[in-house]
Amino acid sequence: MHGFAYKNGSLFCENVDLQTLAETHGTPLYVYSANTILDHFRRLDQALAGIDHEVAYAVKANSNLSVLRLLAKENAGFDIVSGGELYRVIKAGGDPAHCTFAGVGKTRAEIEYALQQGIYSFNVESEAELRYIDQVAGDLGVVAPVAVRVNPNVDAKTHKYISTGKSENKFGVDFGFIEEVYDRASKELKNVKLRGLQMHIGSQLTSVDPFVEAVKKVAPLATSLKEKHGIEFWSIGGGIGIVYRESLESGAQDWWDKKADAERPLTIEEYGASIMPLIKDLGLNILLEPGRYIVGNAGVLLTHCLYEKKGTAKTFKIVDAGMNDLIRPALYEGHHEIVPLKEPNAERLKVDVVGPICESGDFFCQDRELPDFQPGETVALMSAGAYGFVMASNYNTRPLPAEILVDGSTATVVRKRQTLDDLLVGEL
Ligand SMILES: Cc1ncc(COP(=O)(O)O)c(C=O)c1O
Ligand SMILES: N[C@@H](CCCC[NH3+])C(=O)O
Repeated sequence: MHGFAYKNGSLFCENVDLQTLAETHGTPLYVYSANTILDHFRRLDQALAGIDHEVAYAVKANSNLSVLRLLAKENAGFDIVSGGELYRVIKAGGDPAHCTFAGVGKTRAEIEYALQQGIYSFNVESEAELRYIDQVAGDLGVVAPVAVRVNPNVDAKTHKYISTGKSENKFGVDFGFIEEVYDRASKELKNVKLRGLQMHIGSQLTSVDPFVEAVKKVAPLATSLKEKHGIEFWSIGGGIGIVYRESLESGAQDWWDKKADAERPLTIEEYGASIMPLIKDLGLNILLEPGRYIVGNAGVLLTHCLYEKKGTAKTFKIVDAGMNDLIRPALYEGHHEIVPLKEPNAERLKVDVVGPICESGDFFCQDRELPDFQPGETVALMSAGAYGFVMASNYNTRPLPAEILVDGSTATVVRKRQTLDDLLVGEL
């Protein structure tokens, strides 16, 4: 499902007119569709129906408390990567006993906090970290449930900054070393319980092949660890990619259907059908850690066009959102469709859409053919629900945007826009 579509010439999120939202709450403004989030969560959960499994939403993708609360009510698990994310999950009503804790650099304070809250598992990324968790648990007089993250050395064929499953990436323990790490832990570490195995090869994967390759490679290891050490779960990570290009048109499901097989993006049904046969008989609880798939296409960033500037080389449309609000284009040359809130005609113009930040990398598109829009109009940057607001900063001393959650005909402010005073909080 897709929550964004034109109705009578205006772009809506579910039953709410985005132009009205922009006028009421100002821009830049993040808007999320609650029912799209729920639909994505349920479809993924359904794809693994019939086996022992849990969908542990990767909080880093969008950690707004109201988004977390929606998923907590669905009994989702959560994959966290900091003490702060655990704090958010608990505040939103999530259950720590369904939380896994990822990340290569957990601190003592974070480990202690997670132990006190009783998380399901620390997903450990090095032997040194494993020994440290053992020591901290010992000091607290508790046993820490752990899984070690295996780095299977599989190419996820995604952007190099978000590829995590190759030996040259900082993540996980090399495939060749992992079994001996479990053997040593079971002999030497008295304050950890070897509960599972984890992997995550990268983000925004648009083909199922790297997932299949990694699962095939690691399944015998999972079986062996179950036999030798009694592990009970295997998290196969997140990483399911979404459609960024033509993401609005994809709202009409027929856009996907019209595409030739070769250019069709990964669907969740295809993911489930390819992975299920490889995992269903392992007798392990299978965890997934999707972030982008759940929230990516459930959010947009609305921005107002301030000025147009025609130069000898280019035409610039200058908007009020900047790379500080949505950094994906600047950081990964990430593509976000840019669509006017007023349904455009067929005419296209080649432009750069740029923000107000003092950086040449502050662009949302370069030399892209776009429907024409004028200063005074508002446009939507599509597919901004994942790694959007969470990566925003106060660079250039700009207030963070507001966030709105739409559910049917109801739009709720779920984060207020920062004020100028907010910008100074904490400074002495
Ligand atoms: C350990 C781990 N799990 C899950 C995710 C979620 O990834 P995605 O948003 O691509 O599903 C990430 C981010 O790539 C991650 O590092
Ligand atoms: N921030 C990245 C994804 C990072 C995945 C986190 N491990 C993006 O926007 O594509």
